[in-house]
Amino acid sequence: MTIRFIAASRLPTPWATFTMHGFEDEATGKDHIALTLGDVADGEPVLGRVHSECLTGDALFSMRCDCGYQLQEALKRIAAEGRGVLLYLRQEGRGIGLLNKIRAYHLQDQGADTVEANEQLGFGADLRRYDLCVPMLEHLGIASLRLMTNNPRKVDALTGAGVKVVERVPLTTGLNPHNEQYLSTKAGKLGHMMALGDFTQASDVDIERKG
Ligand SMILES: Nc1nc2c(ncn2[C@@H]2O[C@H](COP(=O)(O)OP(=O)(O)OP(=O)(O)O)[C@@H](O)[C@H]2O)c(=O)[nH]1
Ligand SMILES: [Zn+2]
Repeated sequence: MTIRFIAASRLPTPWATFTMHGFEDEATGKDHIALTLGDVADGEPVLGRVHSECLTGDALFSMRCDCGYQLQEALKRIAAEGRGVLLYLRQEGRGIGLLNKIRAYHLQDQGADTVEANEQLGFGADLRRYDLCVPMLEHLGIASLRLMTNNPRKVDALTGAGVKVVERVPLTTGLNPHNEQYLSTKAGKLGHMMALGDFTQASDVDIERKG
């Protein structure tokens, strides 16, 4: 695996002006992004989010999942602290790709849950990798993370790859009638550390995404 830094620029958002760092994954041809705010290379733990691509949730306002809400909430929290990092990894659909995710959604429309749908298509439940985070964080000079996630496997995978995670920060937001079943399956079958009662309702966090 070779991750190569390509270029950095300003990225103004409604919450803060981040610095956007672009990386190329030479083995897969995928490009990945890091957004940083403040001095993240001072050796102190950095508030961070490792976010896997979800085109439907992140860009198309899908309410089937919680991805878009988590992305927005993570950026807001980083902005509120004035310091942090978001790694945006191009591993769509837990690694099966966008078109297979649409196939999986079709099966879910027929009654399968998110894990069963992957399995019916011949994929494991979660094919993502996190080892590429190591060179990205090294490039940014980030020594350790306070990681915003509900996914213990992500914490384990990052730790196993050599990333120091000093704290897990829950990120339970975006519950709505369209993703309630999906979130229950994530908690029940994928081990996510969350209960539906922990969640902020989608309508509370973003009035433009109504349930
Ligand atoms: N295959 C598949 N992928 C999905 C589905 N819904 C969301 N995704 C993908 O799942 C990934 C996000 O994973 P999640 O399990 O929601 O969250 P996580 O990143 O593991 O955990 P958190 O850090 O707590 O958000 C993104 O790549 C989405 O595209 C689905 O029904 N099927
Ligand atoms: Zn999603």
